[in-house]
Amino acid sequence: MIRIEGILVSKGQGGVYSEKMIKGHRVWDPYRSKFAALAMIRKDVDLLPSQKVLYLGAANGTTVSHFADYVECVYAVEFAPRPMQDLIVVAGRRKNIIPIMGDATRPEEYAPFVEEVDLIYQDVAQPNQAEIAIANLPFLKLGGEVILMLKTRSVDVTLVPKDVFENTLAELEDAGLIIKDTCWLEPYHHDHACIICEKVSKN
Ligand SMILES: C[S@@+](CC[C@H](N)C(=O)[O-])C[C@H]1O[C@@H](n2cnc3c(N)ncnc32)[C@H](O)[C@@H]1O
Repeated sequence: MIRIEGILVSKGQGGVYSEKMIKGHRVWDPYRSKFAALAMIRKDVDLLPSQKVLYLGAANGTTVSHFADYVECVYAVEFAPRPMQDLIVVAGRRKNIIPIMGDATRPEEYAPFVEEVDLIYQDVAQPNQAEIAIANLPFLKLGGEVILMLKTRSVDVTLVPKDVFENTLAELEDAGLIIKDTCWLEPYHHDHACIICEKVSKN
């Protein structure tokens, strides 16, 4: 990742949203983007020019646009019509964002438009976040990673966040994923955990 004086940035053309610029680079704000928060907490996290990414929960494309500054291509799935309109505008200004209006719980609907990817990045505030990640695993190459941004309050507001986190880890492991790293996104995003896991088998 590129940092200027400790600030996370990306290289593309600015003016996508109200992002600040530093020395010609786009500031990637950890308080607005969970991936940026992760990159501030885990300095070894990286995005590579060779990577293809399936991004679930693209919203209006702010984080997607930063991903696109780093990677080869982003398949950006969003199901809400209003943010989708913004996402289409963002994608129109980049050559490597494929906006897909689709429901991440129904990957079969967008399967014809998505190739095998190196990384699945998921940021959907839904009760069944682990289930959604698992349903999208057929797109992930062997050895590829899932980065799940878990909003614990969306899974079950009556449970303590740590229990939701543990239950989610168990669900992912039951699906055959290997947990490689986890962290909480404090102080940037409250009650959000990041789970990074690897696909090690085809099933
Ligand atoms: C927390 S926001 C994502 C923010 C975005 N990742 C960013 O960093 O800019 C969650 C998004 O997921 C979308 N979403 C929720 N459930 C979804 C589903 N089943 N399929 C596709 N998108 C979904 C919502 O409409 C919302 O835009």
